[in-house]
Amino acid sequence: MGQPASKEARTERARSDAIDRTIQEDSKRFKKECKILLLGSGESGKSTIVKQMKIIHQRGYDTQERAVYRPTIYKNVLDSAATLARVVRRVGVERIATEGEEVRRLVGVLLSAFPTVTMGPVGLEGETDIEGSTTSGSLTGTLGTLDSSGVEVGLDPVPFTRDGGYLGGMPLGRIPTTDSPHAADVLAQTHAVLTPALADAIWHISRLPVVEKMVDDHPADFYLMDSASYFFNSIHRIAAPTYIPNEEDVLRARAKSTAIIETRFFMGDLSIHMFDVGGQRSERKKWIHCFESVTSIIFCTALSEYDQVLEEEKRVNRMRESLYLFESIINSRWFLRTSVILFLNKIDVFKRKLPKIPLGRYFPEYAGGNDLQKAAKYILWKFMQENRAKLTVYPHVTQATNTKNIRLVFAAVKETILQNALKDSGIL
Ligand SMILES: Nc1nc2c(ncn2[C@@H]2O[C@H](COP(=O)(O)OP(=O)(O)OP(=O)(O)O)[C@@H](O)[C@H]2O)c(=O)[nH]1
Ligand SMILES: [Mg+2]
Repeated sequence: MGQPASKEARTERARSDAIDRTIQEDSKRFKKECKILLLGSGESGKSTIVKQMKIIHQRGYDTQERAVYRPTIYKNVLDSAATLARVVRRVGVERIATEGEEVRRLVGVLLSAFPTVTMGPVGLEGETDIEGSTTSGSLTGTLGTLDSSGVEVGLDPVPFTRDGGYLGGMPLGRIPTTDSPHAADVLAQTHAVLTPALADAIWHISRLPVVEKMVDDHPADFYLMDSASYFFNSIHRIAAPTYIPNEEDVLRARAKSTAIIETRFFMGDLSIHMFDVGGQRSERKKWIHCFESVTSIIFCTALSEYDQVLEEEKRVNRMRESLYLFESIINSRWFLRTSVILFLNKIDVFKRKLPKIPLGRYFPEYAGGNDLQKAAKYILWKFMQENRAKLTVYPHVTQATNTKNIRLVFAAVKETILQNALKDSGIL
């Protein structure tokens, strides 16, 4: 039993308790601030995840924000239609014309919209000079040269827009500067116009089995973006003069990221700072600028890219590049205390592709046939083989364009982040 405390001692104790409480609150708040990096090679779905965060954890997209994506979608459609024209030429007009007079007429419409398909009207793959391509096989090849030049770090992509105005009779709305080039640049490269007649031709020709087969059999020669069939299916709606993209169109729109974009939002009471980077080789030299104090990495890879080649280096298989990139991230000294979440993305495309294009053709050691589970497990195993640092990896099979799926996956991601924060603070 001690002596009853003096008045001064009691006041002192109360002050000290108050300070302790403040420190505790502060450290709690600090623990709840999470820095998440979205990493992965080009077109793996990183920016699509950020769009989902806006839909799930912010206000979503209002009409004006959706209108911003119109030029990007228009360019996506015309790029894909230009590839379609090349496919038709490779198959042979006469061979396609055996389908009937109407098909012959539609082929005429398509080919006259894309008369010379050497150097873009819209930046054709394999025929343009690919910026920033480097040799494969080295760390420089996967991560780029890590230096401090030319880095832009911005906040949420949508608020950073320029005025679009009207161009060529098409109401453009505001143009995102980071997620797509400026509309004037987009349209300056685009000679073709999406008339109702062209839309009709694209709709019919893209459905011809002989055309589909040519694309499937020559993935290195004909690149069709994953959203091409979605946009082709919606072509009449997109070609309408009053077209405003809907939420799914926004999620399907493709523009390669060329800056690091930070997005802030709350996930429950976790304050999230999410960084989206450009995944192509020329972009990777910028990554190091956001490697400090990372709570979690979400590494995105596309399950469906096993038969594809890099846009920036045609000789390199996309999945092998992704494995190599994962290896250099997971074994990096930067991330010894970081939780690594692996998104095996584009499960929908993978599911459609697997029966048509055997995984074993590109990864001969795989012997599981077209069983979806076995194939996805094999790819996960390939990624785990790279994990020499033996970090805990939390894998998820995802479809980044599907809001319901991403909502579910992020409920689990939130748990992972919380558990790791508790472990880190010694509570677990
Ligand atoms: N079908 C389908 N398409 C997807 C999925 N995830 C992303 N995409 C599409 O794939 C394209 C590329 O996605 P992005 O999110 O731009 O890829 P990224 O990783 O940000 O690419 P970079 O910015 O070049 O690094 C877009 O057209 C997306 O709509 C998916 O799970 N399924
Ligand atoms: Mg991106």
